[in-house]
Amino acid sequence: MEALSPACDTRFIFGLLLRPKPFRVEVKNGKIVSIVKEEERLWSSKLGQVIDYGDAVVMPGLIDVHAHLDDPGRTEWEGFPSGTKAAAAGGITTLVDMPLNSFPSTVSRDTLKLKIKSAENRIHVDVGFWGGLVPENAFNHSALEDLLNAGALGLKSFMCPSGIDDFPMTNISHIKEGLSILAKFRRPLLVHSEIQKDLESPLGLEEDGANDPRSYSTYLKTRPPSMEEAAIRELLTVSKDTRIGGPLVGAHLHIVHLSDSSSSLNLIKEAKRGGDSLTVETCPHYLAFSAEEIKDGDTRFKCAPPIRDAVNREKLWEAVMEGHIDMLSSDHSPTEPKLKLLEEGNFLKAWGGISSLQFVLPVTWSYGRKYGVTLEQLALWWSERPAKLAGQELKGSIAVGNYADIVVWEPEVEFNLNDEYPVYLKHPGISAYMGSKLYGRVSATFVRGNLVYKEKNHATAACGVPILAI
Ligand SMILES: NC(=O)N[C@H]1NC(=O)NC1=O
Ligand SMILES: [Zn+2]
Ligand SMILES: [Zn+2]
Repeated sequence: MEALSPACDTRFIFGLLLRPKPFRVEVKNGKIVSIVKEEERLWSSKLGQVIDYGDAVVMPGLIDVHAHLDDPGRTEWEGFPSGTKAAAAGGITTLVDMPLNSFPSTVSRDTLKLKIKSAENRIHVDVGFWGGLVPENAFNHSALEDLLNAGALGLKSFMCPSGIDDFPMTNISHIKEGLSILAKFRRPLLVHSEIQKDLESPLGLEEDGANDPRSYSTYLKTRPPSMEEAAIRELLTVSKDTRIGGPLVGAHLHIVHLSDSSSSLNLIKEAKRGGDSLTVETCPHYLAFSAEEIKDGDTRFKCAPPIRDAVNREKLWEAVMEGHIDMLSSDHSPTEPKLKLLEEGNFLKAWGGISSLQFVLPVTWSYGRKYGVTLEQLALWWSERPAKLAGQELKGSIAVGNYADIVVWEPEVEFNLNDEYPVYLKHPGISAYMGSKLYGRVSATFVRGNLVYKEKNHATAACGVPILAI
């Protein structure tokens, strides 16, 4: 069992020693059947093998609810095989794929079927799918119901241009209408929460001497915190209807990739206190980097909303540590290197998106250590809460009855993300993390009891399965 198997087979029975010893998690048919003290040995006579990873940490596999895998249609950007291999190498056992950046966008039953077909036998970890809420389907109840009945785990929409032609933005009326359908299905709406006030001149800047497009501060001026705040203010006018007794009870709003830790966060805190069914995520890049450090022309760091200053980052960490931010996600949004305009270094024209999928665990851990982040918090932000958002009751924790989705990693092992490091992303060179020194090496990843990754190697068979809502 300890060897990578050439085929996917969940019939194995095996045990893993847990820290602190002498606890042991026992796996049968891809699920956790018992967590016992070593001396109790419930299954021991039947166990194929008990694997001891020494001092390594055995944790629930990570669940990344926000990844753009770009498959089908833009596989030159990423794709299911490369993206899920990177995930497995990073300890992620479940991904939820965003409905845009692939082509076509996942906005109907038929386009979701294309996704599922493209994923089959090509994914190395489990993959679920968000559907898109766009103006075209927002008022078409049967189309939305078809999309949800076909298995979309929930919906995602943009309150500003998405950068993708076949994924137009929604306004608050579309969002309200979508929520009324989602309430019946008890599935969430995820929202990219930025509003561009001046759509005629979205950049709002002249490319003159004062606004050098190679300077990060120029880009920062085009997406101030007030864009997040304005979007969130509008969203909260409908999220209040999700309170107990409200007209949208059963619906849930999830704000993706919060960057502004001031006014926007305060609004969210207040709405949560009032009982809105509301959650919020932020991403490792907002916790790791600050605007001051981004060098001229280094468009690897361009994303939306933007990475803000160091004071904002401190407050974001504070909010994560105090529990005001519910979970983390990668927002892995790669492209092909030419669209990052790395040579030209034009922040206003380059593709916005951070490539990080394989590194989110070591990044969160490395940057979180100085704030006292615990392993329990990592599991909460990266597994338990995301599982709940995606409606995956049998995932997100090491518990009897759950799928044996497990990461084994060594928090104290340091490594350099240099050219020799085995990176499985399609385009490692566009990742803002290349060149960093990180703590926390992933040594093994199990998906439903299958050892899919071990010490720089992947199982040859793609053992992940598409996850559909039922
Ligand atoms: N289309 C797309 O992936 N956009 C993402 N990129 C980014 O930086 N923020 C996003 O929402
Ligand atoms: Zn977004
Ligand atoms: Zn995204």
